[in-house]
Amino acid sequence: MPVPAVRPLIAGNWKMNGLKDSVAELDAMLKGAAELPQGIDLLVCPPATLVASFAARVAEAQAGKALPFSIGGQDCHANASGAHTGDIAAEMLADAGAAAIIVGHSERRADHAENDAIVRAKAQAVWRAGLVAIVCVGETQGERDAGHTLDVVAGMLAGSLPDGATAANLVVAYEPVWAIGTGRTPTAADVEEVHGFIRKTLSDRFGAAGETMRILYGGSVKPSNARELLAVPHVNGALIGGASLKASDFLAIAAGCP
Ligand SMILES: O=C(CO)COP(=O)(O)O
Repeated sequence: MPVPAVRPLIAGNWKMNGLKDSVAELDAMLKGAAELPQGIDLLVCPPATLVASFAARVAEAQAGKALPFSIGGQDCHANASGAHTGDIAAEMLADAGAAAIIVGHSERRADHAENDAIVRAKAQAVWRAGLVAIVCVGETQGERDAGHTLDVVAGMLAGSLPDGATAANLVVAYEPVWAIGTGRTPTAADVEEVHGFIRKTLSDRFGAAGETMRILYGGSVKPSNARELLAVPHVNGALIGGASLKASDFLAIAAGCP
Protein backbone atom coordinates (compact mmCIF):
# COMPACT_ATOMS: atom_id res chain seq x y z
CA MET A 1 0.00 0.00 0.00
CA PRO A 2 1.45 3.47 -0.85
CA VAL A 3 2.48 5.55 2.16
CA PRO A 4 0.59 8.87 2.09
CA ALA A 5 2.17 12.10 3.31
CA VAL A 6 0.59 12.88 6.67
CA ARG A 7 1.36 15.93 8.77
CA PRO A 8 3.19 14.70 11.87
CA LEU A 9 1.91 15.20 15.41
CA ILE A 10 4.32 15.26 18.33
CA ALA A 11 2.29 14.86 21.52
CA GLY A 12 3.42 14.95 25.14
CA ASN A 13 1.55 13.06 27.84
CA TRP A 14 2.64 14.53 31.14
CA LYS A 15 0.69 11.89 33.13
CA MET A 16 0.47 12.80 36.84
CA ASN A 17 3.31 15.33 36.69
CA GLY A 18 3.32 19.10 36.74
CA LEU A 19 2.50 22.00 39.04
CA LYS A 20 1.80 25.64 38.34
CA ASP A 21 5.49 26.44 38.00
CA SER A 22 5.75 23.93 35.13
CA VAL A 23 4.55 26.79 32.95
CA ALA A 24 8.25 27.65 32.58
CA GLU A 25 8.71 24.39 30.65
CA LEU A 26 5.67 25.19 28.50
CA ASP A 27 7.10 28.64 27.77
CA ALA A 28 10.39 27.05 26.69
CA MET A 29 8.45 24.69 24.43
CA LEU A 30 6.52 27.56 22.87
CA LYS A 31 9.72 29.48 22.26
CA GLY A 32 11.44 26.47 20.69
CA ALA A 33 8.36 25.52 18.66
CA ALA A 34 8.59 28.78 16.75
CA GLU A 35 12.03 27.68 15.50
CA LEU A 36 11.05 24.17 14.37
CA PRO A 37 10.60 23.41 10.66
CA GLN A 38 7.08 24.19 9.40
CA GLY A 39 4.48 21.45 9.16
CA ILE A 40 4.74 19.74 12.57
CA ASP A 41 1.80 19.85 14.99
CA LEU A 42 2.66 19.93 18.70
CA LEU A 43 0.38 18.98 21.57
CA VAL A 44 0.99 18.90 25.31
CA CYS A 45 -1.42 17.04 27.62
CA PRO A 46 -0.74 18.23 31.17
CA PRO A 47 -2.76 17.14 34.20
CA ALA A 48 -6.31 18.52 34.17
CA THR A 49 -5.42 21.14 36.80
CA LEU A 50 -3.14 22.87 34.28
CA VAL A 51 -5.21 22.65 31.10
CA ALA A 52 -6.90 26.06 31.41
CA SER A 53 -3.78 28.03 32.34
CA PHE A 54 -1.65 26.27 29.73
CA ALA A 55 -4.25 26.79 27.01
CA ALA A 56 -4.39 30.50 27.86
CA ARG A 57 -0.61 30.69 27.69
CA VAL A 58 -0.56 29.00 24.28
CA ALA A 59 -3.24 31.38 23.00
CA GLU A 60 -1.11 34.34 24.15
CA ALA A 61 1.96 32.95 22.38
CA GLN A 62 -0.06 32.38 19.21
CA ALA A 63 -1.33 35.98 18.94
CA GLY A 64 -0.51 37.12 15.43
CA LYS A 65 1.54 33.98 14.69
CA ALA A 66 0.95 30.64 13.02
CA LEU A 67 2.16 28.37 15.82
CA PRO A 68 0.68 24.85 15.55
CA PHE A 69 0.66 24.08 19.27
CA SER A 70 -2.28 22.90 21.34
CA ILE A 71 -3.17 21.61 24.77
CA GLY A 72 -5.02 18.38 25.50
CA GLY A 73 -6.48 16.28 28.29
CA GLN A 74 -5.41 12.80 29.40
CA ASP A 75 -8.80 11.19 30.01
CA CYS A 76 -12.48 12.07 30.29
CA HIS A 77 -15.74 10.56 31.50
CA ALA A 78 -18.20 9.32 28.90
CA ASN A 79 -20.98 11.58 30.25
CA ALA A 80 -21.22 15.33 29.76
CA SER A 81 -22.14 16.05 33.40
CA GLY A 82 -23.64 14.39 36.44
CA ALA A 83 -22.94 12.62 39.73
CA HIS A 84 -19.42 11.30 39.03
CA THR A 85 -17.22 12.55 41.84
CA GLY A 86 -13.66 13.25 40.76
CA ASP A 87 -14.29 12.70 37.06
CA ILE A 88 -13.96 15.25 34.30
CA ALA A 89 -16.16 15.63 31.21
CA ALA A 90 -14.83 16.17 27.70
CA GLU A 91 -16.99 19.31 27.62
CA MET A 92 -15.11 20.64 30.67
CA LEU A 93 -11.75 20.06 29.02
CA ALA A 94 -13.04 21.74 25.86
CA ASP A 95 -14.26 24.66 27.97
CA ALA A 96 -10.78 24.90 29.53
CA GLY A 97 -9.22 25.19 26.07
CA ALA A 98 -8.24 21.60 25.25
CA ALA A 99 -8.13 20.61 21.58
CA ALA A 100 -7.71 16.85 22.06
CA ILE A 101 -8.11 14.16 24.73
CA ILE A 102 -6.17 10.91 25.14
CA VAL A 103 -8.45 7.94 25.87
CA GLY A 104 -7.68 4.30 26.53
CA HIS A 105 -4.11 4.79 27.71
CA SER A 106 -2.78 1.50 29.07
CA GLU A 107 -2.38 3.10 32.51
CA ARG A 108 -6.11 3.92 32.51
CA ARG A 109 -6.95 0.44 31.20
CA ALA A 110 -4.81 -1.17 33.95
CA ASP A 111 -5.35 1.19 36.91
CA HIS A 112 -9.05 1.88 36.32
CA ALA A 113 -10.16 -1.34 34.63
CA GLU A 114 -11.16 0.47 31.44
CA ASN A 115 -12.17 -1.97 28.73
CA ASP A 116 -12.69 -1.36 25.03
CA ALA A 117 -16.38 -0.52 25.46
CA ILE A 118 -15.56 2.17 28.01
CA VAL A 119 -12.79 3.57 25.81
CA ARG A 120 -15.16 3.66 22.86
CA ALA A 121 -17.77 5.58 24.87
CA LYS A 122 -15.08 8.02 25.97
CA ALA A 123 -13.93 8.55 22.38
CA GLN A 124 -17.54 9.33 21.46
CA ALA A 125 -17.66 11.81 24.34
CA VAL A 126 -14.53 13.51 23.00
CA TRP A 127 -16.24 13.94 19.62
CA ARG A 128 -19.46 15.13 21.24
CA ALA A 129 -17.36 17.92 22.79
CA GLY A 130 -15.91 18.73 19.36
CA LEU A 131 -12.36 17.57 20.17
CA VAL A 132 -9.87 15.12 18.68
CA ALA A 133 -9.74 11.67 20.30
CA ILE A 134 -6.31 10.08 20.69
CA VAL A 135 -7.08 6.40 21.23
CA CYS A 136 -4.27 4.21 22.61
CA VAL A 137 -3.78 0.53 21.83
CA GLY A 138 -0.90 -1.85 22.48
CA GLU A 139 0.08 -5.30 23.64
CA THR A 140 1.69 -6.44 26.89
CA GLN A 141 5.01 -8.25 27.01
CA GLY A 142 3.23 -11.58 27.51
CA GLU A 143 1.01 -11.00 24.50
CA ARG A 144 4.01 -10.12 22.33
CA ASP A 145 5.97 -13.14 23.55
CA ALA A 146 3.00 -15.36 22.69
CA GLY A 147 2.95 -13.93 19.15
CA HIS A 148 -0.46 -12.27 19.67
CA THR A 149 0.49 -8.64 19.04
CA LEU A 150 -1.54 -8.11 15.87
CA ASP A 151 -4.58 -9.99 17.21
CA VAL A 152 -4.54 -7.90 20.39
CA VAL A 153 -4.19 -4.65 18.45
CA ALA A 154 -6.96 -5.72 16.04
CA GLY A 155 -9.28 -6.46 18.95
CA MET A 156 -8.56 -3.15 20.64
CA LEU A 157 -9.11 -1.19 17.42
CA ALA A 158 -12.37 -3.00 16.70
CA GLY A 159 -13.64 -2.48 20.24
CA SER A 160 -12.30 0.98 21.07
CA LEU A 161 -12.87 2.98 17.88
CA PRO A 162 -16.40 4.24 17.35
CA ASP A 163 -17.94 4.44 13.87
CA GLY A 164 -17.63 7.85 12.25
CA ALA A 165 -13.90 8.35 12.66
CA THR A 166 -12.26 10.83 10.28
CA ALA A 167 -8.69 11.94 9.75
CA ALA A 168 -9.63 15.15 11.58
CA ASN A 169 -11.26 13.68 14.70
CA LEU A 170 -9.19 10.55 15.40
CA VAL A 171 -5.55 9.84 16.15
CA VAL A 172 -4.49 6.28 17.00
CA ALA A 173 -1.49 5.80 19.28
CA TYR A 174 0.29 2.45 19.22
CA GLU A 175 1.91 2.08 22.63
CA PRO A 176 3.30 -1.37 23.45
CA VAL A 177 2.73 -1.62 27.21
CA TRP A 178 6.17 -3.17 27.76
CA ALA A 179 7.87 -0.18 26.12
CA ILE A 180 6.23 2.46 28.32
CA GLY A 181 8.66 3.97 30.79
CA THR A 182 11.09 1.07 30.42
CA GLY A 183 13.68 2.47 28.01
CA ARG A 184 12.94 -0.48 25.70
CA THR A 185 11.43 -0.03 22.26
CA PRO A 186 10.40 -2.41 19.51
CA THR A 187 12.75 -2.56 16.52
CA ALA A 188 11.95 -0.33 13.58
CA ALA A 189 10.84 -3.47 11.71
CA ASP A 190 8.43 -4.41 14.51
CA VAL A 191 7.01 -0.88 14.60
CA GLU A 192 6.61 -0.96 10.82
CA GLU A 193 4.71 -4.24 11.00
CA VAL A 194 2.23 -2.97 13.60
CA HIS A 195 1.76 0.49 12.06
CA GLY A 196 1.25 -1.04 8.61
CA PHE A 197 -1.33 -3.37 10.12
CA ILE A 198 -3.11 -0.48 11.89
CA ARG A 199 -3.12 1.52 8.63
CA LYS A 200 -4.71 -1.35 6.75
CA THR A 201 -7.29 -1.88 9.51
CA LEU A 202 -8.19 1.83 9.48
CA SER A 203 -8.53 2.03 5.73
CA ASP A 204 -10.53 -1.20 5.54
CA ARG A 205 -12.98 0.19 8.10
CA PHE A 206 -13.04 3.93 7.39
CA GLY A 207 -12.17 4.04 3.68
CA ALA A 208 -10.17 6.98 2.34
CA ALA A 209 -10.22 8.70 5.76
CA GLY A 210 -8.32 5.75 7.19
CA GLU A 211 -5.46 6.34 4.82
CA THR A 212 -4.53 9.70 6.36
CA MET A 213 -5.52 9.28 10.02
CA ARG A 214 -2.48 9.83 12.15
CA ILE A 215 -0.92 6.81 13.82
CA LEU A 216 1.52 7.76 16.59
CA TYR A 217 4.13 5.53 18.14
CA GLY A 218 4.54 5.76 21.94
CA GLY A 219 6.81 4.03 24.45
CA SER A 220 10.27 5.22 25.51
CA VAL A 221 10.60 7.77 22.68
CA LYS A 222 13.67 9.89 23.34
CA PRO A 223 15.77 12.35 21.34
CA SER A 224 18.27 9.52 20.73
CA ASN A 225 15.76 7.15 19.04
CA ALA A 226 13.15 9.59 17.69
CA ARG A 227 14.65 10.08 14.25
CA GLU A 228 14.71 6.34 13.54
CA LEU A 229 11.19 5.69 14.88
CA LEU A 230 9.66 8.72 13.14
CA ALA A 231 11.09 7.60 9.80
CA VAL A 232 9.21 4.28 9.90
CA PRO A 233 6.42 4.07 7.29
CA HIS A 234 2.98 4.88 8.78
CA VAL A 235 4.51 6.42 11.91
CA ASN A 236 2.94 9.88 11.80
CA GLY A 237 4.35 11.23 15.02
CA ALA A 238 4.91 10.23 18.62
CA LEU A 239 3.14 10.13 21.97
CA ILE A 240 5.80 10.86 24.54
CA GLY A 241 5.69 10.39 28.29
CA GLY A 242 8.83 11.02 30.35
CA ALA A 243 10.77 12.89 27.67
CA SER A 244 7.89 15.34 27.14
CA LEU A 245 8.39 16.82 30.59
CA LYS A 246 11.56 18.59 29.48
CA ALA A 247 11.25 21.22 26.76
CA SER A 248 14.69 20.48 25.33
CA ASP A 249 13.92 16.75 24.92
CA PHE A 250 10.42 17.35 23.57
CA LEU A 251 11.73 19.83 20.99
CA ALA A 252 14.65 17.57 20.03
CA ILE A 253 12.18 14.74 19.38
CA ALA A 254 10.03 17.03 17.22
CA ALA A 255 13.15 18.09 15.31
CA GLY A 256 13.60 14.42 14.39
CA CYS A 257 10.46 14.43 12.21
CA PRO A 258 11.38 13.49 8.64
O1 LIG B 1 2.84 6.21 27.91
C1 LIG B 1 3.48 6.94 27.17
C2 LIG B 1 2.86 8.09 26.50
O2 LIG B 1 1.47 8.06 26.60
C3 LIG B 1 4.92 6.70 26.92
O3 LIG B 1 5.61 6.96 28.09
P1 LIG B 1 7.22 7.01 28.06
O4 LIG B 1 7.60 7.92 26.91
O5 LIG B 1 7.59 7.60 29.39
O6 LIG B 1 7.69 5.63 27.84
